Amino acid sequence: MIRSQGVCVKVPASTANLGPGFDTLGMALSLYSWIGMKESEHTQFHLYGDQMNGLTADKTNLVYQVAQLVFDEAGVSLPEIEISMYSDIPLTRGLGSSASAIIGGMVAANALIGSPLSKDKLFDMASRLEGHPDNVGASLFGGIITAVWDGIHADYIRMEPHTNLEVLVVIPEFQLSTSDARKVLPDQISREDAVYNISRSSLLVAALSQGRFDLIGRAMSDRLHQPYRASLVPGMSRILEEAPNRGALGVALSGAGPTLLALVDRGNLRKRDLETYLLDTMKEYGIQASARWLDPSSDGVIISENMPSNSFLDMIKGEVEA
Ligand SMILES: Nc1ncnc2c1ncn2[C@@H]1O[C@H](COP(=O)(O)OP(=O)(O)OP(=O)(O)O)[C@@H](O)[C@H]1O
Ligand SMILES: N[C@@H](CCO)C(=O)O
Repeated sequence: MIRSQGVCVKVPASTANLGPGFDTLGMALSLYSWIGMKESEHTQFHLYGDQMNGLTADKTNLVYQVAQLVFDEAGVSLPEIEISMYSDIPLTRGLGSSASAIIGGMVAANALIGSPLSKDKLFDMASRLEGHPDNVGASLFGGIITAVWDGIHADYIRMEPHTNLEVLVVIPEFQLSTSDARKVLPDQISREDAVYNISRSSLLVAALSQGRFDLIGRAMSDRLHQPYRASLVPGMSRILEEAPNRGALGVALSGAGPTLLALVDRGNLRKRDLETYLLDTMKEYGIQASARWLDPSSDGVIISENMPSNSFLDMIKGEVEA
């Protein structure tokens, strides 16, 4: 039942929160990681590309550890595996790199042993590991996910992103870990702020599902996390306030940051001006950043059906950016 030729999966990056939907809303993005996994005599890693710099290449690696969680859950013993990875998703920038590693590792491990666990089971396991379902849900199912995590089970609905929705991300050079960006959040909030976020998050989901681009800007406003995280991302407050006047439908901190994300109507003629405005403003605050135009990814993680005798690099050649 173990696929002796191994498996390869392609998994999208994701953005979480979309402003008010803290720990609830996620959207998959057209930026990807690839993970190959095979049975082996000794555990070994092949890490390719700049985004793998600094990751451990031993059994402490997150992908190895999530694979073992899947094997344990399925009652299979497979302690020694060969893992190959390439990624275009920048690490620790708010684009769901940890979620892509968790989902990629879990789905690859499950496929390697004949897929005994359902996608919904993997979603529960991944949400437990991340602590919230937004990024992992988007990487697993693709599209836009609204999800509720009760500590045991995740309920979710997936929405197909509108075809005219385009995503501009501005990625600062510095890293900001999710755990550091959660430490600045208060334990308690006022009822007024709770109502502020519930109403906007609900409106945002409805606006996204009905293609009501006119409502996205006002719906993406947030009082739960962005005001507290603003001090960690110089220039962010100004950009959140001004970008909607510069051609963005709405703008938000992507996940826990430091990346900023703007939703844009594909036909908008001010797209390049918006990009310049975001980069120039960050520069004014001393932040070097790079801009990427992405699409929402309708696909979540994909398992290669035809893992050939080729090497991992041959498999992903033609798809990767470097
Ligand atoms: N391919 C990978 N293999 C192993 N570990 C990874 C991989 N990708 C990410 N990680 C781990 O996840 C950490 C980053 O997680 P973190 O939650 O801080 O940021 P993020 O997921 O990029 O951003 P966000 O959750 O805000 O979207 C990395 O420092 C590394 O430990
Ligand atoms: N919802 C999470 C996403 C980052 O993992 C947060 O904002 O902390």
